[in-house]
Amino acid sequence: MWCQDLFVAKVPNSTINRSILKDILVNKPNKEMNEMETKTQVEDSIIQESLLTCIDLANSDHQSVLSLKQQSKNFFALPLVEKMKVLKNEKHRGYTPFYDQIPDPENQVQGTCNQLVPFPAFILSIFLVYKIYTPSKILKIHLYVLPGWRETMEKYHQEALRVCKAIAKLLALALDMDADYFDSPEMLGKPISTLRLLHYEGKSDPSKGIYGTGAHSDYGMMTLIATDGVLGLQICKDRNAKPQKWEYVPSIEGALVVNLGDMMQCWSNGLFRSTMHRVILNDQNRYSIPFFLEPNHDCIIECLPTCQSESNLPKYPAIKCSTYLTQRYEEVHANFRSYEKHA
Ligand SMILES: O=C(O)CCC(=O)C(=O)O
Ligand SMILES: [Fe+2]
Repeated sequence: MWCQDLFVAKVPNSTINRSILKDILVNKPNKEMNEMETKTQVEDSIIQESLLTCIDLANSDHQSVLSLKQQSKNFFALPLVEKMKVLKNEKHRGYTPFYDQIPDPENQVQGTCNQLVPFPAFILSIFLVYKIYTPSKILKIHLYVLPGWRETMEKYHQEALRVCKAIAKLLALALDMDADYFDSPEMLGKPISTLRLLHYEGKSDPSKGIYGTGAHSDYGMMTLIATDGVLGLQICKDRNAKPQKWEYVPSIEGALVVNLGDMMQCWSNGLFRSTMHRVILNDQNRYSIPFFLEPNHDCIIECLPTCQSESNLPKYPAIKCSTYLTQRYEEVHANFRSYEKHA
């Protein structure tokens, strides 16, 4: 299998604080790896396998993933009136009762218009950001209605950030930069790290433009996805192919999916491509929990010095992280006031 053969980085929690290159063994747990081998293997897996990788979390981390999934289900099982108390705000944080994201407007019907969507693509989501915004309303309400909810979210959030930082070191090495390049105070000192809980219901019909989530790549540095094992996530390794070929991402117990985002494509000048993905539903409930990692608000995203030359000039304009994110959010989110009519 692609991810097991090529890049299953084992991240045992007890060793996560030790030297990163010794602790993260790329699919060769019994072999001492030197930096060069790790670099080559990461590069190969990213370039050949369209950037989609999996990591195993060891037992106690795994427990935190299990609690996360359970608490996500608990949230969505609340009566609508409770969930509406944390309705999404203008910063896109909060509960979204209807399907408002249209990441692929050319092929996807307007999710917010109920008449055009014959009920299948129904996404409920809650966004949480602990580092940048203080979503006190969101966190407080659950102190009363969902015991342990906040602790579970915060613990997983911290672990996901730690895992992302470990992967960022490997990516930096693969790009001939210092291992700490991405995990520096200027880049990830105050990262924008967002946990998003999703609940899907219904059935997709691509011929009618109905998807769980339309085709897109994520904006940031990388995304870790924990799923409940229900198939649905698909990737397209070559977005320019005609017709595009979509493959389901297998669910591996105890593993998280890693998607590289558009910022990584910019830093690497296209050497790493961001993962094109979408979600196809098959009349089963599906829960998934992406963790999006973006760097500090004021970080400038630009081609790395090691990824450009006279014959390979930067392909993407340099842009401030916050400016880029604002642009991208506006492209894909319907006006949040449109929820009011569905409330
Ligand atoms: O539900 C999933 O597995 C993926 C969701 C996703 O791609 C996203 O929220 O950006
Ligand atoms: Fe995504």
